[in-house]
Amino acid sequence: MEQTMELTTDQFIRDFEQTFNEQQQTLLQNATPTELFLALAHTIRQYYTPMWLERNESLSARQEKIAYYFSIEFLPGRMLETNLLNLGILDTVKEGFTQLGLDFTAVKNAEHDMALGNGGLGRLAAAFMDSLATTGYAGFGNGLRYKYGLFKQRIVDGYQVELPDAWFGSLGNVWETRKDHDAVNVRFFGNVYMADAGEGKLKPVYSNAQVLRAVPYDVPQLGYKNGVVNNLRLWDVEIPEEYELNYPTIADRRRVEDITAVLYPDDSTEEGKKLRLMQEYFMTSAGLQTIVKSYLKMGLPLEKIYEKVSVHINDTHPAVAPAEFMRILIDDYGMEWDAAWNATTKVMSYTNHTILSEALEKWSTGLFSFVLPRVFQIIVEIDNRYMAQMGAQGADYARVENTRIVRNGQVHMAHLAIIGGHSVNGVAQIHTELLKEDTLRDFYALTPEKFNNKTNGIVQRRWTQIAAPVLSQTIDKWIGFEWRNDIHALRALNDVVDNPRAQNDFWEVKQLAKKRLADYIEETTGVHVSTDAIFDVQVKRLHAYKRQLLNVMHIIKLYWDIKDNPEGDFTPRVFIFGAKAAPGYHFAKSIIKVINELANLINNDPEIGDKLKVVFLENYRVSLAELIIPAANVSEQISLASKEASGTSNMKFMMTGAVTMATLDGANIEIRDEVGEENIVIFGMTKDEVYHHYETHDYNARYLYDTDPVLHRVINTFVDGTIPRCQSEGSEIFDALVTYNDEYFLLEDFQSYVAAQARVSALYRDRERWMHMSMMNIANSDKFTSDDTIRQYAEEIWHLSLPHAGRHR
Ligand SMILES: CCc1ccc([C@H](C)CC(=O)N[C@@H]2O[C@H](CO)[C@@H](O)[C@H](O)[C@H]2O)cc1
Repeated sequence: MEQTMELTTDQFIRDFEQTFNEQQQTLLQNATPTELFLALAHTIRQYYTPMWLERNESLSARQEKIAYYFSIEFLPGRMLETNLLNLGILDTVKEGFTQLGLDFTAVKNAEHDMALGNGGLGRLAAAFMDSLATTGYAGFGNGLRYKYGLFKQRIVDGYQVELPDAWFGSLGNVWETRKDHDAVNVRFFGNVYMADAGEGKLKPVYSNAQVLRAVPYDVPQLGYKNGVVNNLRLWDVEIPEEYELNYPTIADRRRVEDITAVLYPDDSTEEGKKLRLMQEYFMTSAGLQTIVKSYLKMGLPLEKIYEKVSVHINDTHPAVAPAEFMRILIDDYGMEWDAAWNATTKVMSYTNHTILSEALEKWSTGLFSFVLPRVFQIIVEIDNRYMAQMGAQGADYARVENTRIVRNGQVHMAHLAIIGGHSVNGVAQIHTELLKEDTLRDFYALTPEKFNNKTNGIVQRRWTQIAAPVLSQTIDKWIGFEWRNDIHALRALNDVVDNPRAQNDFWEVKQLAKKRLADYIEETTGVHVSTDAIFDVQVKRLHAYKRQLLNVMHIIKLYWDIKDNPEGDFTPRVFIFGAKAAPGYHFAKSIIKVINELANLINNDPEIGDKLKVVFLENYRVSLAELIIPAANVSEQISLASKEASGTSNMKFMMTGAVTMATLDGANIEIRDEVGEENIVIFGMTKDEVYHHYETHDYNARYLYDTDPVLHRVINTFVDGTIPRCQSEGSEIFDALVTYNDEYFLLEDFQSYVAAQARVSALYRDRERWMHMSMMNIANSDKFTSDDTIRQYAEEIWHLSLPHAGRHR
């Protein structure tokens, strides 16, 4: 049942003015957008707080099973408009601001992105929070309250420069509520030995451990027009009063605060740093302790906790959870090992988000046992019992050896998450198949029943109703409003994809979005781009496997084509990049430098003119994605087949009418399945062709470089001085591609990519054909709603009961 707030514009204005006056002793007209944002946020808090209280009441009254989504990253971006939309008062508030003569857009832009994540994994976690509340399931988030989110990127002289993301500095988090009563202690370091606890039981005795206080801050997750409010709990660290003598100096206190100070900015390579391990354990232990405490308030037996609690491990970062849960059940509540293990494996489940080996965390046993002595003891016990049990079952010894948790002086966190849980899922069909066939094949052979696929999704409300309001109104015009409540109603658009008036409407919508982006580009980079050109967009983290460099090689090819034949008939293109590189990822930062220097070369070359423009937009983040994605004609999803687990920007581009340039990788394959071969542009090797090279070791980049003159010229452009001011970066790239044999097979996919891009130019010149493709992508994007993805998690992994208040069925 739809449950939106009954709020008139007048009532809103009264509430807002009252809150504003309480907060700001100044006139509305003199207020800054930030001051107006603060007052608006606090007015909204007053609206959802009663719902939040009622929600927690009803969940505990009904003893509802709750799923806890443990993630070291949550990337919600801005929350103002989502909160207003989900309360069903966005238009009312916009109208109120108009009547007050206030600029709503300026206030919306005053909100700092909540950027407590690196990329796909963190954004997916935030999406799942929205979808859990919107589908009405009892699903809560558990993470860290970083003072500094993902660094702010500035491009200085073409180079990436990282600046602290002082998101707290300006306003703190207006949406959070400190929950002192749920604070718990978390222990690190020290020594532990097992002492006699009577009746043949042993208990751990700790000496000179460091005890810290974990204090939770809850951020509400509002459901879409259903009155549901779930929790996102973010943990912060403080010094427990009773231990303050151990931290006499400011420096001592700073060292403690460092635990939650900053998000580690790597999104594919484990740092292996002590502080990172402490972050992972801190959020996990605090989360599990409070989960057990609130469960025990139900007065139910701890052995049966799995009937009321699910804990989901989002990649390896919270994978210490099964061992920590065992420590709590055994050490803190005296449970027997087998009963505790039975509960643990039924409570825990794990998602893998990458097959890149460097991303699967493996902690040295030395560091792990130093930071977490008791938990390490328990992991060794889990490992020994696993070996014994598998041996007893007569399992293949080599497989068991390959899957054990502690191997060659390392603790394999993925192994702990798999052995310690009942479910392992990949995030797209091809990715899950690769986990079964390759990355986790020994686990699949031993416990096939644990493996399942859950293809990622996106929050359609954010990427249409909020990021693309004009597109949304045009969809309303052609198929009515139902799609806003049930995205599957969007498929009705299939009936008008060849309707000339409809095509024209959607063409105009895209042109408007392109104009909005072109203004931002001119404002922030000084580059003027024509909206008559194809907006060809690649926005995602900078990583070699995502092959931004292949995109650059095609641009260089086009550059030479124009230089060779300036009068030639070219379909004008604007190439738009947005990408942050992990600060320690030198090669990625070199690619950013080369993109910027190539942009300078091309954008200032009168011979090239408007035929070609290249733009690198700095500080790519969620709120910038909301501006860029609806303005794209072409979505670049060109990773080497098998490397991109799923991708989620690909789904956002599809839903807002871009045509995808894709390899058969990740969810691109499922996008092709939904939209049809003829409405997407596929190129490049398949996963099997890639793996064939791995098996045969027959890939020879230098041969391709020597035998393909076009490729030869393009690659030489990196080192022959054509692109000024990046000699060293150019030769680093040359070496990666030729000398070190091109790890991600760009050279073999080059000609296929060039041919595919030529197809795009031809298709774009046939407006009817192009708009058919564009509208087919919108009409058939409904599969990729995270509402459906989260329903699958809830029903097939967490076994949550069907929601009472949920409306979206
Ligand atoms: C230890 C450092 C580290 C940090 C983050 C990660 C993440 C798993 C990287 C990530 O964000 N993976 C992306 O997850 C998305 C959501 O499932 C997928 O859509 C992307 O394909 C995948 O690259 C790995 C390693």
